[in-house]
Amino acid sequence: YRWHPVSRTVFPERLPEDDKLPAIDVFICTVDPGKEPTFEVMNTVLSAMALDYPAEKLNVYLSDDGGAAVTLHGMREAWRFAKSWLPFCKKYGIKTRCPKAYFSASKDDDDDDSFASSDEFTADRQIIQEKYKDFKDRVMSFGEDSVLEETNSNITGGDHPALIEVIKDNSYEEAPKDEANEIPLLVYVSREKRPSHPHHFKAGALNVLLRVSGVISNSPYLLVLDCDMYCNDPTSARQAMCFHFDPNISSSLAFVQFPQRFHNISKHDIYDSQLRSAFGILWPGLDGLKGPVLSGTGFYIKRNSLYGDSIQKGYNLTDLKDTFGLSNEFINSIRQNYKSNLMSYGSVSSMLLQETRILASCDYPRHTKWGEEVGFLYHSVAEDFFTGFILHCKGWISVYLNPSRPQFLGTSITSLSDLLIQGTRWSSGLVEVGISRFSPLIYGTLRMSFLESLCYAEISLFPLLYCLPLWCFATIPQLCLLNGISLYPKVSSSFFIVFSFIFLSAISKHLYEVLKSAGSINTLVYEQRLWMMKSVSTHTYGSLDAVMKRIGVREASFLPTNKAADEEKLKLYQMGKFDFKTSPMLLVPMVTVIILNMTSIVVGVIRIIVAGKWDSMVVQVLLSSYILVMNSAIIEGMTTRKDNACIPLSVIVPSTVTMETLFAYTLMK
Ligand SMILES: O=c1ccn([C@@H]2O[C@H](COP(=O)(O)OP(=O)(O)O[C@H]3O[C@H](CO)[C@@H](O)[C@H](O)[C@H]3O)[C@@H](O)[C@H]2O)c(=O)[nH]1
Ligand SMILES: [Mn+2]
Repeated sequence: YRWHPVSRTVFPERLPEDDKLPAIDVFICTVDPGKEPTFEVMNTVLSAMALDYPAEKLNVYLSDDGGAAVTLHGMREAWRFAKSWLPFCKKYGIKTRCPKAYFSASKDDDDDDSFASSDEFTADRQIIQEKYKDFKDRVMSFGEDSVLEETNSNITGGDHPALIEVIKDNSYEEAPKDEANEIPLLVYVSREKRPSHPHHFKAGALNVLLRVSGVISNSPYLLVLDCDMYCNDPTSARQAMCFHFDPNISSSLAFVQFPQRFHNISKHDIYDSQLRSAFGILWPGLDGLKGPVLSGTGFYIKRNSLYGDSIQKGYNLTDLKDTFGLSNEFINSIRQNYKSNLMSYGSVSSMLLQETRILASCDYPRHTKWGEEVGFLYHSVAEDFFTGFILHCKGWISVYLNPSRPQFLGTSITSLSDLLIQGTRWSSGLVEVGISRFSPLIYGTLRMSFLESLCYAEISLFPLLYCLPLWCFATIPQLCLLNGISLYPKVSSSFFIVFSFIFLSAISKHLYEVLKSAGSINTLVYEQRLWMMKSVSTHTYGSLDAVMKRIGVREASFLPTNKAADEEKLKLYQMGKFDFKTSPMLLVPMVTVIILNMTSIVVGVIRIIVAGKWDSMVVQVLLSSYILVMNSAIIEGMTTRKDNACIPLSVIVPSTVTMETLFAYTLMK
């Protein structure tokens, strides 16, 4: 990562004329209107529809894994609002095209300088603001339990039929035809889900979108977005096309990855929600090899790269059907530039809709290669990492573009509970790859450059690589200290210098990178602390989860993170205070380690004073002190904090008992 980092700039003005630009299908996934508020999802949809790209070449698909009426209703409202919003953005060259972000920004961030003082603009802005309010009210007032004609009341998130709707006007007033052409195609897709069929979470949803969009718009490029990742800069599509048009790389370029950036990062980013190291150090580093890791959201990918090798092998129909399933319409769509004749612009025939329902049924992919060889791959819950890894193994490359204005902005996690849910899922998904037959160490080394496979191996194994040694460092020297056993060289020994050098140089490197990526000393402390906290909780549970999945005693799961703003949690996050309201299972290991370190320091120091063994025990004392200083927030959470997000007794008691048992056991030995 550190050998050859790359940063890139683009010149979108050199792109060909609009009529020569390729079409783009935008895929947005949502699953749970409870955790992913519909209004926010619709803001993401609108920001994507408003991308600065020819409207007839932009098609926006929303996958609703929850099959929720509130989402379908929201889509219809979004479409209605888009008819005013998009022309407004275009007319005044608005840069922030996510309506919520636009209307909540203070006046001076507005980008419409040249119009700002014109009366026409002020009047238009007034009108659109009212429409926005109306749109918001209509979306918000539609209860989560309300139903629509198309969705009935007894469907649940995990059990519902396929429902696909091209959002149009018929349910509302008719719009003149030419006006409709100004607006990208908007499609609602809720795939069939049945408890008896594995649905493969987000990867499954994306594959349904691939099939459904294949027969509707079949654009050669796709933009994939999480439901909270709105487009913050309308130019991202053109920026990405600069690479897809670059004759030197375009034939082997699979995707252009933008970093995940977030609109709600606090000055005290105690959870490292900004993922500083990944997007600031590792991705540019990988870009100097063959390109960054696929990161789940904010990437422009070539549709064909996801169809695997089978399309290169010629067009043997039986092969294609074995791979892609039985739909003739879909197989036809694989032939480049093919567009369904069942579709004339803006109207989709009922036959085509019927076909899309088949493509979105849970039986369709059975006995095909979906998720195994084509589309987004199911092997890991970190579908993004694994799919990107396999693409790179096949020789595809990627590029990383990190312009100063964030192209996409999401909602970052702002509570320990979400950090632990997300961290455990990521660790599990990554380790799952690391210990499988696709392990980058072997599978990768045979297919990509040695350096690149090492990078992939590190990412896929880091939870395991951290949790094992950190558990050792957090317990063994301390238990030895308690028992008066010396582990490290004496201060007077020359090996002491070696140990200190390693420790200090590791911290200095970290400090250097933090400062280089505009962080501060606080950032260093937050990250060191998080590294320790995660290693004994999420990395440990995630790695265990992966091992259990590997031996078949556990099934994959994907708990989405919470994107609904919770005032109380947000306040704590902004103050840089931990919100310890999370499952005891995740807290107990951390608290146990802290209590062990506290005890060992007290008992150890007394022992040292009594026995006068400073020289041989001081490293252990320093190690424990370091751990305690870095994690003082946990000590504070256990002792002085009295708010309702402190560490509850129900965690402290079992942790103390565990610690005592451990201690008693070593004493007996
Ligand atoms: O069964 C599911 C589960 C999730 N999602 C969607 O997947 C996206 C990501 O879920 P989120 O809860 O936001 O997870 P994060 O941990 O924040 O997501 C990161 O990590 C995931 C892999 O673990 C990647 O898929 C994401 O792109 C990446 O942003 C969201 O839009 C969800 O609606 C589905 O569509 N179906
Ligand atoms: Mn997310």
